[in-house]
Amino acid sequence: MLHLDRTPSTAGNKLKPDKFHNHRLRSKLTVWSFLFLTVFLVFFLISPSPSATFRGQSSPAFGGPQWEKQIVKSTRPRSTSGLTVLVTGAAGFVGSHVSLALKKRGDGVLGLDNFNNYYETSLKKARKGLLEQAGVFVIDADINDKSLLDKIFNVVAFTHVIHLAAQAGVRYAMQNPNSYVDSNIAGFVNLLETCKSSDPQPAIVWASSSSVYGVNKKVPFSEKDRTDQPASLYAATKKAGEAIAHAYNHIYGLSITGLRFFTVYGPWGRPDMAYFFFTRDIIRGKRITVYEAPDGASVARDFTYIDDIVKGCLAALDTAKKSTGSGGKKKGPAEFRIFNLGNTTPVPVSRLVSLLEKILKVKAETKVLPLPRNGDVQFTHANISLAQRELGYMPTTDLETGLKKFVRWYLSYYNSASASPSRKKNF
Ligand SMILES: O=C(O)[C@H]1O[C@H](OP(=O)(O)OP(=O)(O)OC[C@H]2O[C@@H](n3ccc(=O)[nH]c3=O)[C@H](O)[C@@H]2O)[C@H](O)[C@@H](O)[C@H]1O
Repeated sequence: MLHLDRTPSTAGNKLKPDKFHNHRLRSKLTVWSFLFLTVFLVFFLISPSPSATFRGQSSPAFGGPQWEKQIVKSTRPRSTSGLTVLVTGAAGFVGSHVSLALKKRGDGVLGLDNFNNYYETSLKKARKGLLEQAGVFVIDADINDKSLLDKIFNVVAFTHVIHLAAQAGVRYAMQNPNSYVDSNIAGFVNLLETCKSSDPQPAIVWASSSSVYGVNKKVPFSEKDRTDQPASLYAATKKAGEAIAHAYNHIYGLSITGLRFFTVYGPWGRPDMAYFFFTRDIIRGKRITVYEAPDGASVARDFTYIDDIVKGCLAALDTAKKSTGSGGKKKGPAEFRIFNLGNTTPVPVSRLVSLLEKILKVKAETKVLPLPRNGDVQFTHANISLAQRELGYMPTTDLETGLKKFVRWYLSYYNSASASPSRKKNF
């Protein structure tokens, strides 16, 4: 544009002085207008629109009065004795089951989930559909979004938080280590920060993992056993979560209960887990890899059925004592608990495969490989006497019964047409 300031180069085309002056003025104005427009455009492009203030939200009503109304409605318990619960990871496997169970018995529930694509988001959306049918509002947002959490806690006085949002999966931690730090450590701290500052402070129940026992060889695993030898980054972030939880309990008087889940399976489960993709691959005639310990010993898991885990979660919420602090200040010591929620019957992976063959009536193509050193541990086995005593926790579903229920769901979910009325069936 600066060339406009220059005198024309063609001879005989000279401008009179006043005309020349006007021309210069116009040129300057054009330059300034251009600069102003550029600045305006840059500002407009980088500043978030009000509806996009919180990550993952596209709804224009997000954050508005209508949105708040939905939250209030979803979190209103049926009776005055009901709980008011925030469920993080509500569109996840355990989160969706827990949300539905709470809502069904009359508690007020608000769900939160970031719908990340670690596995098929269509499954998460289908779970969300079920929750909405039951009257549970699920916000599409991340636990790292502090302003969103603060806003929600300003709208609702939660009595409880059940924190189930996490980056799960033991082997994936080698591919994407930072996602474990973001969700399981940074996200957890973010949530605890909001909880500790809120008034009243909610009681918190959250998902730790059997993986914290790491390479522990003493069986069955008791809450008193060592947990300082994690075998994966996933396990290390869950162990870090337990230490962080203790610090927040100690400093701020938050009541916190950690639940160490043992390989949870069942309908609406996680497609990244072995029982789930073994089922898919056996049906498709695709070869599956079964791991074996170096000495030829079997690799085993204490597979725990989802309904048993849900009962454990609800019992943990119901028995949790109140937090003692408020608005970021501790007023006295608060409860800190950790429980194993397992099934107490480890089953070799080879047995898992033969059960699936029997239920599916299809012979599996298998390849046996040594257990890779990418986070897997050889076996897990829960001692649940503490949970039994304190929570009345008593698992009742054996692996064969639970797998039958899973396979029934799997076939109806994946065989149904995309319009999928069958996907709307209850859990
Ligand atoms: O309790 C937990 O804390 C964790 O449970 C779950 O981890 P795991 O118990 O490792 O489940 P999962 O991957 O289903 O492997 C099952 C078995 O199949 C074996 N396995 C696996 C894959 C394969 O290709 N072949 C195989 O033999 C494998 O060696 C293993 O023996 C959750 O994913 C995790 O998020 C966490 O919650």
